[in-house]
Amino acid sequence: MSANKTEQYAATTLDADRLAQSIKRHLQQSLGVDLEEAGPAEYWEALSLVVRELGLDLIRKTRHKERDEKARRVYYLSLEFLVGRLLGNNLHNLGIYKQAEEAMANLGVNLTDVLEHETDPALGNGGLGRLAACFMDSLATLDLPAFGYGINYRFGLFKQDFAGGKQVESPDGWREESCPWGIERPKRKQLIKLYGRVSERAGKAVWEDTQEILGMPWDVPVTGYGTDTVNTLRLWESRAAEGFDLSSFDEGRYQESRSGEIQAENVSQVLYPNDNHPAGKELRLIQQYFFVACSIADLIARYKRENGDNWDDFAEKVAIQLNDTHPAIAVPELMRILMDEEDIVFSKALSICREVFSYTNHTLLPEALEKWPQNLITKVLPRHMQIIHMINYHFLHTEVEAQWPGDNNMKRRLSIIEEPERPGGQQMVRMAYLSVVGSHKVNGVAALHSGLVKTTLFPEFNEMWPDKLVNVTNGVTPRRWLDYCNPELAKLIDDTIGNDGKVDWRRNLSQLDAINAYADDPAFQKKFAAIKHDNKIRFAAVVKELCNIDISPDAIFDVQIKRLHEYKRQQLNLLHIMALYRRLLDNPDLDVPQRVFIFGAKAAPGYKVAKTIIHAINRVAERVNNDRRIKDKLKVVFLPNYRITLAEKIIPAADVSEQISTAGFEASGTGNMKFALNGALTVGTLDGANVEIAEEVGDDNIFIYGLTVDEVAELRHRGYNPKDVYNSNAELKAVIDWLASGDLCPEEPDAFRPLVDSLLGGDYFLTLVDYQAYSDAHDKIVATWKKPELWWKKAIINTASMGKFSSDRSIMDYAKTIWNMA
Ligand SMILES: [N-]=[N+]=N[C@]1([C@H](N)O)O[C@H](CO)[C@@H](O)[C@H](O)[C@H]1O
Repeated sequence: MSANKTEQYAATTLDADRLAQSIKRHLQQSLGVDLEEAGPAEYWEALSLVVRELGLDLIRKTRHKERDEKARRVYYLSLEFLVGRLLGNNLHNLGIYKQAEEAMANLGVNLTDVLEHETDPALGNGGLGRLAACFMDSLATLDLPAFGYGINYRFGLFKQDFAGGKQVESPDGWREESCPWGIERPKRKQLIKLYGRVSERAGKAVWEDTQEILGMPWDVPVTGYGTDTVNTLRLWESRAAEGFDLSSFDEGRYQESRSGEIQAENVSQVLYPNDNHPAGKELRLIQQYFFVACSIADLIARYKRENGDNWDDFAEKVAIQLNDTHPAIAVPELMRILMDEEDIVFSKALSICREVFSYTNHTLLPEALEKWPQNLITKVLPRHMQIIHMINYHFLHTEVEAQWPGDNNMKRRLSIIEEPERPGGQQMVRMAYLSVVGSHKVNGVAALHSGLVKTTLFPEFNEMWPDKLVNVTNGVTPRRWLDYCNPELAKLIDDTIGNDGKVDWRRNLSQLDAINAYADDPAFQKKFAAIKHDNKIRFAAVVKELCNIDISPDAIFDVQIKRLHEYKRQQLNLLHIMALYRRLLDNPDLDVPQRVFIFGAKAAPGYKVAKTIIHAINRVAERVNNDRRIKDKLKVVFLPNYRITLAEKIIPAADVSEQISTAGFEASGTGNMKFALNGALTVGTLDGANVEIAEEVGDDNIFIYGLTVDEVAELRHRGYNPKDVYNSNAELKAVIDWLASGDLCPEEPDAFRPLVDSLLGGDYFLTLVDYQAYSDAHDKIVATWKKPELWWKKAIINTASMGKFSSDRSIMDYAKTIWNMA
């Protein structure tokens, strides 16, 4: 259904007048609002309903086409989809943004104000969740038949505010008021079972005495760019299977009458706020099983509707991607259905699973790899625990035995069931191992990371199945992360390389390469710089509004926006800022350009050191921003409640992109790609996708510093005492002593002790040993900034070289190497 933009269904059926009519119709008939009393909120909802209508029309067309073609589909199972605001993006993708702008103007309303009214559906923590959203955009844009399956959390990722510089969390009731995007699909509701016990009857396992929960699907249209394909994001909401318990209500046991409902509703109530860190809670396991069971039942029902009851073609028609181990329970769930409900023997069932499933690993952090106590799985999912044992037995005594005959140590090491270290300890189920054993492909998310997955995380699996572990480097959608968030730059690119369908960089990002020819062109540099400056002026207004801090658009905007985690090393950025401030106090006339350091980061509520780092950054900001002696040469801004919508405002305004993680810890990063695409220069380590970004832009156009992965391993091997660095670097010692002194927080002198102790007590993330190289890299940045023609040449080359990092390329790699769909 790919069509060049002019022919798109929406654009051909909805001009500005008809759009205005539809908006008015929804205001009056769907929202019951008079035009006179309608405000931005109502106009947002009305226009969203118009676009949803369109989306649902196109979903039907898309599905009918797929059904008629008996299409093979990919199902993307993810506990997180960080979709961001939807209205603007959908108007863009459907090719009716201009028409909507005009329609709103005819109704006396400014579209930009209306779009500002949408709350972010914060249904994710960070990179993993946003990647899923970028992938859904690319799947539709590439006309690939696909469903996304997730949870319709009532409360998304917590809202962040600062009190006394400390993070304060509050619930994010993103759909409390209204949620025009999702449409409830009762016809497709699912009933899933929990707890109970397994008995055997006639040689068959029977899972009985279970509790039941109802899964209500909400469908969100996923538009593609420049095409009429609209895929579905199906988000499950939990409800009580048994309705309201009238009898106990009549007997006045009001609370009890709703207990079943409250319990069931809890399942999809809230997103667990941990990034790179599992929440070992029973409710989290139930969340994982709930959405998996609903999704597997739903896709099997679709398969049967379209292909009848034979399982022979199932693996032909269905590919299921596990976004990390969060949906890994899908492997025993499909095995259960195949064996217990479809009477398929174990070996056949396992081979069907392996053909269908593939798993993406997003982190090497040992503490992030999910392990569930065997007892807990046995309690919540008794039949699944039996099946996990069956899979493990087959794997160890057939496949591992074949590879390493008689090697019980190897069986112990590779067992999906981890034996307790000490007697009386718990047996744990390694969800990563279950995912690898149950899948035909396993991929990492950047070349360096995928290499480390093979050599450090799953070396034996790699030896057993040399073709199973592959790489698919992450990507980002250029629609939201350039075309939509940086329209001036998008226009400059159109004016420079064209946008006539033959040239269509929004759908073929490698065409940006043509911009390289203008890297040294003074006129183009001037336009490119002017756009960056405009974006900085716009963003400075946001900073003023949100933080009441005045920042100059002529300063270097140096940005670090990502979750707060010690391996991402916001603490290194902070130590350097404290040193810069002291240099300026020593010499206010230091010949350095104005610099604004901008942070955005949420810390998991239970992550103490991370919260300490946030507090420290805010205290330093307060001190620096109010110190007249340094003549505004330095400003520090910590934006509260960092989320997708803020990223869309910050990234086009950034000059420097901080990607400074300890080498070997950031699996990929995706913010790094967005910044470079928008003409920011990266300061970073050779970690994750930074390595591939450096390959694409060239070593002259990026500021790489610090230990490499091998040097980190070598240092650990040799032994590292952070005090040696502390005692040998006066500037660094001074700022750490300052942190420890309590001067920045007199009412709580030991407030930063946890941070100081982690730095001097072990410094596991090597912040001190990389400090000097990082500081030197920043000196190079300043030197480059002082030569604008050099700076803009590098910036333009960065934008021009980001073709590889389109999520379209990532999805085509998945389709070719994993899903057999291209
Ligand atoms: N979980 N997890 N992993 C991450 C991110 N934190 O969400 O996945 C992202 C998406 O693959 C990666 O870019 C990032 O490096 C990695 O840490």
